[in-house]
Amino acid sequence: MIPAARTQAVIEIISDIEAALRDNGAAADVILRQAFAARRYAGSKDRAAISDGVYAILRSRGALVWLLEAAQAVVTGRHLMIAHLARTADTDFAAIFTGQGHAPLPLDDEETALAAQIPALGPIPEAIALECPAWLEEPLRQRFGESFAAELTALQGRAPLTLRVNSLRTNVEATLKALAAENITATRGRYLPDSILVEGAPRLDTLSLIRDGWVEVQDEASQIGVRLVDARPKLQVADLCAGAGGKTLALAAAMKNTGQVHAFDTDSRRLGNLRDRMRRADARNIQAHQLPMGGEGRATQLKPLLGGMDRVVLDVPCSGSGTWRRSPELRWRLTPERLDELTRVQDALLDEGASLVKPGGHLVYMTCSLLAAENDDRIAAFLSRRPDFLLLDYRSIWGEGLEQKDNALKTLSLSPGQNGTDGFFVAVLAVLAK
Ligand SMILES: C[S@@+](CC[C@H](N)C(=O)[O-])C[C@H]1O[C@@H](n2cnc3c(N)ncnc32)[C@H](O)[C@@H]1O
Repeated sequence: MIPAARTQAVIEIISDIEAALRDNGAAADVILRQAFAARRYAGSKDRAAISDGVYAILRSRGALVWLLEAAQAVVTGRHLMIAHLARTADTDFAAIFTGQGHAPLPLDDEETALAAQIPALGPIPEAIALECPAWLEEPLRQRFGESFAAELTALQGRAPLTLRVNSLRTNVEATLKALAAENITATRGRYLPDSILVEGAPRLDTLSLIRDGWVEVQDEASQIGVRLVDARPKLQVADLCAGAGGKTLALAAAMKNTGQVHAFDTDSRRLGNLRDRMRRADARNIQAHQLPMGGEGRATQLKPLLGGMDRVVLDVPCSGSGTWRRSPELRWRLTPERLDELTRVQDALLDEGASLVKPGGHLVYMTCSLLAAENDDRIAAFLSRRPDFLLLDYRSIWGEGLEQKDNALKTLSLSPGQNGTDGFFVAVLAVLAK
């Protein structure tokens, strides 16, 4: 593809992503995969360039939308591209927008005026320049205080590629050697010496390491969350939101393939992925079951577990605001109504999970959210409903070496700016023995 044809492909994909944002449609990475499937002629360099182009626009979408609105232009894929290119001083629009060889059509008079106007607009308000949706500015300023700008900047960066070494198959030394043999530079994680940080963004899916279940791609924050579950051999563990099993597999390995992980999710497709990954990882202590969203069927399925679990893991559905580096468009999907809906589900899962914990057992709640509404507020509300539960200090499980700014907090909050991980939250609750 000629470079300008890649620009046209980016415009088309961004248009699809904009439509999905309006209609609550597919995620950007899904749309990108579909776009490549429909453009089989695009080679690997074309795909990399198109993907970079799409994410460059998504990472600055807030500022671009602000500029378009200031210029009284409609937000379309093509206008977003024009605004994006107009912010770069030396863009030669006539050389790109030729209409030849699948390049974008030439700019009309209005678009030419728009391109000329964009560099003169501004200054863009701080929060918008930091890609923070207006209604989330206050809660995020509360959360980060003086680090607001630094954290929001970190959330615009690229996320690291982190691996979890599967101790059921191998160990970290052997994995580092195998990666080096593939010319992949990697180091041990910042907090967990048995996690691995990979340099750059090499393709890993073709490596036998992945195919044979030696490693799983998993952010260090999620691995820390699993460590705080303190899942030991022979325990009975319920994982109520197992999804495709990122944490379930880590729990199974921590339990050395003994005891039982009862993994549930409402999404059968994700559970199907979990079953494939279990085979690859040689995890043999997991039972995966689909749960209905609610009702009698759900209660009946969970009944045998009532009051019998040593650990209940709630990796609840959330805004995903801690993962904005990976999915920049997620920030534009969240609405106050959606956040309310999520907190209701989170409360219901906490109450349901609590009923499964046995005396002396732990209920471990986690999110990849940065918002107090999904984190500490949920735990405070739960504790007011359930005085028979006690919030444990995460340090009592972790030990030393994972301090956070607010030392008074017993819950753990991680963030890209401070920890280099995804934004993540963990609360460990113990049921008081009767
Ligand atoms: C944050 S994701 C879980 C990720 C997974 N634990 C992992 O480590 O890969 C949340 C999951 O909750 C599931 N979910 C949503 N509502 C649910 C409910 N009411 N009961 C159980 N699972 C639910 C979703 O299908 C999704 O897979």
